[in-house]
Amino acid sequence: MDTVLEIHNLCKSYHDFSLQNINMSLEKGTLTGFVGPNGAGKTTTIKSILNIIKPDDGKITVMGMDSIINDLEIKSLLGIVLDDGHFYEDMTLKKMKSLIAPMYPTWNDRAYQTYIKKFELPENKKIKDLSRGMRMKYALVFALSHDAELFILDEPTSGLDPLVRNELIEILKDIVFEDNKTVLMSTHITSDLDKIADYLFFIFDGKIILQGQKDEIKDQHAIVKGDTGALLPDYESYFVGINQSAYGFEGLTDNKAALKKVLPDKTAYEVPSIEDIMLYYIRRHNNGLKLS
Ligand SMILES: Nc1ncnc2c1ncn2[C@@H]1O[C@H](COP(=O)(O)OP(=O)(O)OP(=O)(O)O)[C@@H](O)[C@H]1O
Repeated sequence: MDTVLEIHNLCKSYHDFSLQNINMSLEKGTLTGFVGPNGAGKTTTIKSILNIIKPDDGKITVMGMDSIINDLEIKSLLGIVLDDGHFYEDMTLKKMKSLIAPMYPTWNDRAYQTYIKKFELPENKKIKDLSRGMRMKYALVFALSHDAELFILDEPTSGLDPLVRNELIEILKDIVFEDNKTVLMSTHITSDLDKIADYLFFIFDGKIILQGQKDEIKDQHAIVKGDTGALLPDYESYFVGINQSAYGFEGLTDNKAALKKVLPDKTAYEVPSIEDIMLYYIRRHNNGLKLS
């Protein structure tokens, strides 16, 4: 498989935050979800990939090219959506397009017109008069209109209503599964990733705390529910976290197969959502305790 993006030991510190040794590798034709709570370091990682901020250490390559040395060549291969999309506020959408399109050798005006219509964007409005959702859609139209190889989307679904969010998810599915493009997408809305992600990276407090194929992660983990009496003290090592009450326990295991051998048959195992997994891992990193 071709590696499209490779991040090796990326580090970046601000006075009260450090991104620590981030490693990531994206294969062509896959969609990777970059998940983490507010302030975890998603945007800092993405801005480092895009050479918008200068890392303290580490190396980033896009299709084998160095992200700093080959900045311009790389930019034409990227479809980018950032939370704080940079547009000229006083320009109409039409004018902005006439300025940006010539910068891309592979600009596809038919794709642009198709998405402008699909997202019902008013081309004669000024950028400053767009709603948040409209701005996001406008940024997406650009990302989708120049035959990019790698799409880097920072919170692309935030501010979009459920209908448009679904539309976007379908578009992303098409570009990955039909056009064999690669997508890295950060999001808080993990239910979107439940539907489409191939790989997941969980970031918390500047560190990757869990990574892998989504299906494998979901297969290894389970929400387990049962009688507290069945929990022997050394079973704690099978859990990422456990909540106990008078009615029984509920926990997340990262070793479902092993736990099934030791807990009674009547114990219930449910497939966790990405959000369940994220919350349990964050809780563990926050308080260090498995039992609560
Ligand atoms: N230019 C900067 N100067 C100082 N601190 C910064 C700067 N940019 C980001 N930070 C800090 O780095 C940390 C990580 O921020 P980042 O934007 O990468 O998080 P995030 O995971 O994208 O969060 P969110 O989901 O809220 O967008 C935060 O504590 C933030 O305050």
